[in-house]
This record gives sequence, C-alpha cells and structure tokens, in this order.
Amino acid sequence: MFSTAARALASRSLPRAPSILPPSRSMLTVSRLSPSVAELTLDKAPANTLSLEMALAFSAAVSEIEADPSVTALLLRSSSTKIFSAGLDISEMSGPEPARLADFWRAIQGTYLSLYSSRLATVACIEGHAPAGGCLLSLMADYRIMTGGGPRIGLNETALGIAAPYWLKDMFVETVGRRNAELALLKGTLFTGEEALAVGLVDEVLPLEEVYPRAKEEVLKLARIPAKGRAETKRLLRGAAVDELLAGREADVAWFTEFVLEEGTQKGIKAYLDSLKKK
Ligand SMILES: CC/C=C\C/C=C\CCC/C=C/CC(=O)SCCNC(=O)CCNC(=O)[C@H](O)C(C)(C)COP(=O)(O)OP(=O)(O)OC[C@H]1O[C@@H](n2cnc3c(N)ncnc32)[C@H](O)[C@@H]1OP(=O)(O)O
Repeated sequence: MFSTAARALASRSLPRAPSILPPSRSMLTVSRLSPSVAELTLDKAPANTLSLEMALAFSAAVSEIEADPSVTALLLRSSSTKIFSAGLDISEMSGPEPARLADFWRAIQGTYLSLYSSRLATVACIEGHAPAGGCLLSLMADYRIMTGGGPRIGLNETALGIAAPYWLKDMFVETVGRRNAELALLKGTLFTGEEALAVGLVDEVLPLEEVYPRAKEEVLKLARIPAKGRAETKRLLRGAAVDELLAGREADVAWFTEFVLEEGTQKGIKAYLDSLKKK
C-alpha cells in the first residue's frame, strides 16, 4: 500500500549476504480461513522467538500473502496457547558476530515494515504471553484479542536494562496514549489481558477457548470492508512512521548494534539468558 519507491527501498535493505540462510517456512504456517482471508501461525517451539531466520520468514510470508490480490485480511496467531511470542531471540544478542547482529536487526525492522504497512486487514489472536517483541508483533495488527487471566503482554525492555527502539515506542504510544505509555515503558510493565484492555493495548479480552473463534469472526468481518478505502486509511495513519524508519534504517541499526555490543549490555544479556534457562 505504500509507494513503490518505499517498498523497493525496504526490500533492498533486507539482508542479502550469502551467509544468511534462506527464509525457512518450517517456523510458520500459512493457511486460508476463507478465499479472501489468510491465517499466519507462528510455529517455532518452544517460545516463537524472533531469530534472524524467523524474522526473515515472517516478512517473506506476509509479503507473499499480500502479493495475492484475492487476499484482503490476515489472522496472526501462535500454534501454542501458552506463548504467542517471547519476543526477540536473546541468544542472537549474546556474544554476537557483528555482521549477523546488524542483519538480525534489519530483519526485525523488516517484520515491522511488512506488517504495520500492510494493505491487509489484520487481527492478532493472542492466546498466550506476548512480552517485548511478542507485543511488537501484535501491535502491528489492526485489532487485538487476548486471553484473560494468565498471559502477559507489554514492553518490558526497561526491566531488562534495555530500551525499545523509537519506532516500537511510537507504535505503543499511538496505541495506549502518551501517559499510559510513559508509565508502562518506564517500569517495563507486563499487563494481564484485563489490564491491557483498560489501557487500550488490546481490544477484547476473553476466556482462552473463546479467543480464536472470536478472532476468526472478527477477521472475516474486517475482510468485507472495502479494501481500497481501508488501505488508503492505513497509509494515512501509519505511512509517516514507516517512512521515518525507512529513511533512518541504518542509523537505527547502528544504535542497536552499538548498544548490544557494549560490554555492560553483554553482561546483562548473558545473565538474563542464563536466568531464563535455569528457570
Ligand atoms: C535482552 C536484550 C538485549 C539487548 C537489546 C538492546 C536494545 C534493543 C532493544 C530491542 C528490543 C528488544 C525486545 C525483545 O523482545 S527482548 C526479549 C524479551 N523477552 C522476554 O523478556 C521474554 C522472556 N521469556 C519469558 O519471560 C518466558 O519464556 C515466557 C513468560 C514468555 C514463557 O514462560 P514459560 O515458563 O512458559 O516458558 P520458558 O520455560 O520460560 O521458556 C521456554 C524456553 O524458551 C526460552 N526462551 C524464552 N524466551 C526467550 C527469548 N526471548 N529468547 C531466547 N530464548 C527464550 C527459554 O529459555 C526456554 O528454553 P529452554 O530452557 O526450554 O531451553
């Protein structure tokens, strides 16, 4: 839906180095809910983390779905009802090879550029946890439906000693409003579904068994909204944010790689990774 030039710029900046594996589809499945509605299921055990390969596979799958003119809507879900996505694969950032780290971040940017700018109507079906990068995936959708009670969602970067990139922070601010965002980002709050609903981070909260049926109902409904008007409205709402990242993509890569490669950050990342593995 964005300009051809912007699209070309986005795809030209994606990693092309021969060392990068081709996107693997085994981490994702794409199916049809109806002739015009696709379903994209994250299927990378145990936590649907965004590794370099997963991020590339995600963007490639979204682009492929979008390239089919008969598809007007997309449902995003996880094959696990416990974890929607645990966010960025922290092992990508622990003792990284700098060139791969830069490609990793370009691929993470690519997930945002592919789905946030999509012409499709998009619904996120969040049955399980969605911290940090998991929250990012859901924020890129037009509508979010989440399980109440147990799972948590939010941007917990600050609590991990890091910061969300500006384009993720901006998307969060746009969604929950300035003050709610400040309070949540500065504390690294992870919300229950009910708390997320109260701040506008999700649009509906339901018992687990009702989340997927309701998400299907909603995406099938959104698929019937005239596609051209919706796509143009999305461009008007989100185009400036997407163009800003496209224009400053390499500066954002430099910010991320410098931060991650710092000795202190590396110590923190290693300690956090160890704590996750020891759980
Ligand atoms: C730390 C980053 C550092 C620097 C970056 C600097 C600046 C830029 C900032 C960019 C933005 C970053 C956003 C992110 O996404 S960072 C990642 C944040 N994610 C988390 O904090 C979630 C961590 N995971 C959990 O809290 C739990 O796993 C969860 C609540 C989701 C589920 O709990 P459950 O008990 O059901 O499962 P676990 O046993 O904990 O996990 C299963 C296995 O998966 C592994 N795992 C989980 N999350 C990650 C992850 N994000 N990366 C890598 N591996 C992960 C976990 O270790 C378990 O593995 P095994 O023990 O089975 O081998």
